[in-house]
Amino acid sequence: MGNLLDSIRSPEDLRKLPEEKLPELAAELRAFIVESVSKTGGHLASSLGAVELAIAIHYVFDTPDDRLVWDVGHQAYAHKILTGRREAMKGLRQTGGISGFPRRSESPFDAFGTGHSSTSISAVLGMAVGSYLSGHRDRWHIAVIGDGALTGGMAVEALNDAGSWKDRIRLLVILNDNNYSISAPVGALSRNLTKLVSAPAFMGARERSKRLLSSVPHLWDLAKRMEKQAVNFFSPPSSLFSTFDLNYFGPVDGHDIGYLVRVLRNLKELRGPMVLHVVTKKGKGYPPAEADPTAYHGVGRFDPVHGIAKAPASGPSYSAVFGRWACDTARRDPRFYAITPAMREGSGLVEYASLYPERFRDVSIAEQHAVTYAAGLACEGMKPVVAIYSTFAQRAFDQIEHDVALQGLPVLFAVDRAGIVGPDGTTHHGFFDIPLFRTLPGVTIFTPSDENEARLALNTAYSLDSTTMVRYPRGKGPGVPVSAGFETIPVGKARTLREIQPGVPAGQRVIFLAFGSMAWRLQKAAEELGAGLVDMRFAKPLDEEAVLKVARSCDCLVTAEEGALEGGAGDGTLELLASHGLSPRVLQFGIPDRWVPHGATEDLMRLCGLDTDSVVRRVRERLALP
Ligand SMILES: Cc1ncc(C[n+]2csc(CCOP(=O)(O)OP(=O)(O)O)c2C)c(N)n1
Ligand SMILES: CC(=O)[C@@H](O)[C@H](O)COP(=O)(O)O
Ligand SMILES: [Mg+2]
Repeated sequence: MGNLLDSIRSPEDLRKLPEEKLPELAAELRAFIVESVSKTGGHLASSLGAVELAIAIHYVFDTPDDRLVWDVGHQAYAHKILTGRREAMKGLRQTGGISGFPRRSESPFDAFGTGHSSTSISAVLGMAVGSYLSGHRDRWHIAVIGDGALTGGMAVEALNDAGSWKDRIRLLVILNDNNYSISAPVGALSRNLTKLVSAPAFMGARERSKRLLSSVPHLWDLAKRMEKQAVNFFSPPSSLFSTFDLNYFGPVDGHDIGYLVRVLRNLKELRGPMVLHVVTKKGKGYPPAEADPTAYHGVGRFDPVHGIAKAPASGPSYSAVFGRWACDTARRDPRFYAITPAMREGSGLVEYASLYPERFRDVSIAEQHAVTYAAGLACEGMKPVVAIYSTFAQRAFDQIEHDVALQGLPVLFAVDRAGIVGPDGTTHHGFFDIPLFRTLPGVTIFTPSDENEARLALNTAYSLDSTTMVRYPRGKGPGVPVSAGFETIPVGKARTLREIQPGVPAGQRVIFLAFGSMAWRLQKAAEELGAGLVDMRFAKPLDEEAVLKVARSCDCLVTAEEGALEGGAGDGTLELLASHGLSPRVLQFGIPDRWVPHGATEDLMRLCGLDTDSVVRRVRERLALP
């Protein structure tokens, strides 16, 4: 496969191809992406939709000197392949392989590292102003941003800033509009973009643009006419963008590569901040992905002939436990209200959303709004639950602090993906929620260990009249049966899972204080060491009585958490001991103070020293045992 693709080692090679060969190259790239992602897993549908865009941008612009930023970066596989990483795609998102997102450290063509949404316009604006100030005034700065990512507040803030730079900068925002976020898109922006590109308006615009291209000799003139045409005929987005003093062009067909190349060439002659609205199909060229873009947004390994298989029935993930609990609780309490910032599927809320559409809100990629919206609901007596990934909750720290916790509002945060997330890697690991949020007075942080503990934690958190967080990791736990009831647990109380085994000699008595998943992950280590094991259940408040008792009854107290060591629950435990004048021999396990890459979760556990062997070895070393 891939005669043309074989000849492309960099965009320099690409630029030597005659234009009429580009559709063939696009077809080869698509086939390669499907084949390659079927072996590694990854963000398939978005990348398939951006193949022509990636080719056209590198064909027309002088990358890497012209700067190109992919928003979120999950659609950039064609870009990776065209910029010398075709071979490396074998290791995409694998342990030791290349990242699933652009990385400055990975390639000079990756002008900016992404992963979290809606950053691209701010980044290219900063670059454009930097280029202007350093005298690189002809350099282009291009952000490719999806219709989903455009709903993020940062993107709108950046648009608002960009317009005032006028002709001093060369900034092109390419709106890659596939009418999808992960789920179907929501909100007024999306509705209006959809209206705009719906036939026959979009087709008419395309035909008119083509006629313009062939009949107008002067490029500037052409661009001006395109702009005028858009402004005249399609007021919704053009008025949005023109309100920000940005020139709007489009909409254009993002899979018509010849047309795309010509439009980009024309725009390249201009200056100033501008928006090109490109219409694409998520999953383009691979029928199963076109038919179900949500299912093919992020995939594991699959058979490209048959498409992704239904996962075999086994125990529920933590997200599924949350989803079940949401349905059960909403049935008995009309005040229950669930909110997701664009992560309905990943958060386990699909069934809930269909059962309780009036008490469900996908607010789009708007974590900050999600939190303050929940605060408002709580003010009116509703019981809002915000389902949010740990890494994305970081975006909304101020809203959680200022709008919810400070006012003591009863909002429950279901903090998913807390800990190692695996193949998404550095940008998506959920390591910082405990250090961030345990600083907030009055907030209760539950760290359930297994699936049933997650249910109990959710029941309990919901029963409290204060701000609560229940953090749990990606994927599945040990697979214990989950209660269907509404039992609660005592707040701030740990539970002992194992006592120190009789016969362990003095000097070797170890007790693990485990937070979250570490309570089941450390079972084996505890057995090997004859150690005691306590499931702490809460990162805040800590069970003071249990901690003090343990400190006085063992020779080495070990804390363990799937979260950052710096400022984490283990540090909290040490602070508590210090406040009582106690300084027992202590060992702490958690995520060390460095960036953890992508890879298989178990590999990353080992890398962070959280696997059984590493834990047992370090405890023995600490006790100076053979
Ligand atoms: C701050 C943040 N919130 C949520 C996400 C999860 N997320 C990744 S891609 C995506 C949808 C993006 O939609 P769009 O920009 O239209 O790109 P498409 O997937 O359609 O290509 C979401 C919600 C994220 N990466 N960052
Ligand atoms: C790109 C992005 O941010 C999401 O698609 C993310 O990869 C989803 O992660 P999960 O697979 O853990 O839901
Ligand atoms: Mg989209």
